[in-house]
Amino acid sequence: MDTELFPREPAQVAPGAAHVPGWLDGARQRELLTACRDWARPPAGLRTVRTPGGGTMTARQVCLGWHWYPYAYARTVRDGDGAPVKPFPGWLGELGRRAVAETLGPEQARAAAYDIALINFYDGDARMGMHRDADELSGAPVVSLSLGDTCVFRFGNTETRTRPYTDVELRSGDLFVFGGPSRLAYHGVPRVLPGTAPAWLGLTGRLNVTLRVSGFPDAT
Ligand SMILES: O=C(O)CCC(=O)C(=O)O
Ligand SMILES: [Fe+2]
Repeated sequence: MDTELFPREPAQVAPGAAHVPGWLDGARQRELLTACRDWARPPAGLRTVRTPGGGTMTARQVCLGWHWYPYAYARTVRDGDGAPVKPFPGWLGELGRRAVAETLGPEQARAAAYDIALINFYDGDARMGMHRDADELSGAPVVSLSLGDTCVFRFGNTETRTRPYTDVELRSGDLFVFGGPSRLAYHGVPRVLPGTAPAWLGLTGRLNVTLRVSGFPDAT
């Protein structure tokens, strides 16, 4: 697998934005994939997201903790089968906090009580337009974990959907964290590279798990 001439190194892509290649080892990737397959099952399973303009997102999605739909959160799948959103597991929150501690430092990790996961499934033609993750009240860093096919992840700036941006290849097991001055940066997935998933993982396509802190009062 690691047959590249130049090994991929951890990189700071922008202030507060870090890419760590191969952060999840093979065993952890398999575990996360197994969990994603469970979460994708109905009720409150994988669904096609419709946007208010009448379009559909090409990546299909399932949420944990809080259900995201354009452009708000709810405790039930309001734009789908109406079922209660699946719970956000504690171990996933711990994984997120560890990701932040190792990239941005322990101070940033302390406040990061993750309670939302969005799991996106991309087949070969799926992509995601440039957007900001701006429906949360908390400014805690977003943690992104990738499984399966490699994609081009475009990480931009907080002002516009356009340049300047940096294109990063996210492969199976990679971690990307964006917080601090980059928390509201535009980002997207212009391309998935079909057939690039490691054969041992047994996944056709790409999965991305993003962890977020809602900052919502518990009673909502
Ligand atoms: O698939 C990715 O890498 C990004 C997903 C994303 O930006 C999101 O779910 O908001
Ligand atoms: Fe996003």
